[in-house]
Amino acid sequence: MTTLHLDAEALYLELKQGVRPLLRADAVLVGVWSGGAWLSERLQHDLGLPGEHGVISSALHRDDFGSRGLSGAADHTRLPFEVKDRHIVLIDDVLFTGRTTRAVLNELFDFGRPASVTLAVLVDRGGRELPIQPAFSAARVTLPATQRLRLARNEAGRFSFDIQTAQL
Ligand SMILES: O=P(O)(O)OC[C@H]1O[C@H](OP(=O)(O)OP(=O)(O)O)[C@H](O)[C@@H]1O
Repeated sequence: MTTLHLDAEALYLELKQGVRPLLRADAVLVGVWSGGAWLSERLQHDLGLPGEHGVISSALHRDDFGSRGLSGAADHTRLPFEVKDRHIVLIDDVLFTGRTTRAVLNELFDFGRPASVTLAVLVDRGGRELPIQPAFSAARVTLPATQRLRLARNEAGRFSFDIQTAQL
């Protein structure tokens, strides 16, 4: 495992600025498990938002069980507010094919029909396989498809990136 030369803490600060204008009155943050949930937790605090942020999991609606397997696919969804008619700001660490976002949207709509859903991400790495685009991304990078980019968080809550290269 190597560390990608991307400053996750600096990008987090950009994300915080980018999310501000997306927050209409009564909008709620929903972080995609797991990296997006960490980001949402910190954004909720740093932006001084009232109430609790939500966490949403793609586990129950993924289209790639065949390659990822079902084992350990715990459902971490926790939405402690009414979804119906709310403006939802989805937060994720990395946007790649868009398949996680698609699965998460299905999960979200199981809880109600939101007024709107907006997506903000720390890193957009391109490679989309679905027509999904973020309203804000703090960085855009190009990586080989064999590399997996993930957000990491240390015990002090500070962010960094891990990049793993798949063994061919
Ligand atoms: O656009 P996609 O191709 O779906 O990829 C993006 C997703 O991949 C990563 O999650 P991952 O599946 O690695 O799980 P994790 O967040 O638990 O590490 C990332 O956190 C996004 O949720």
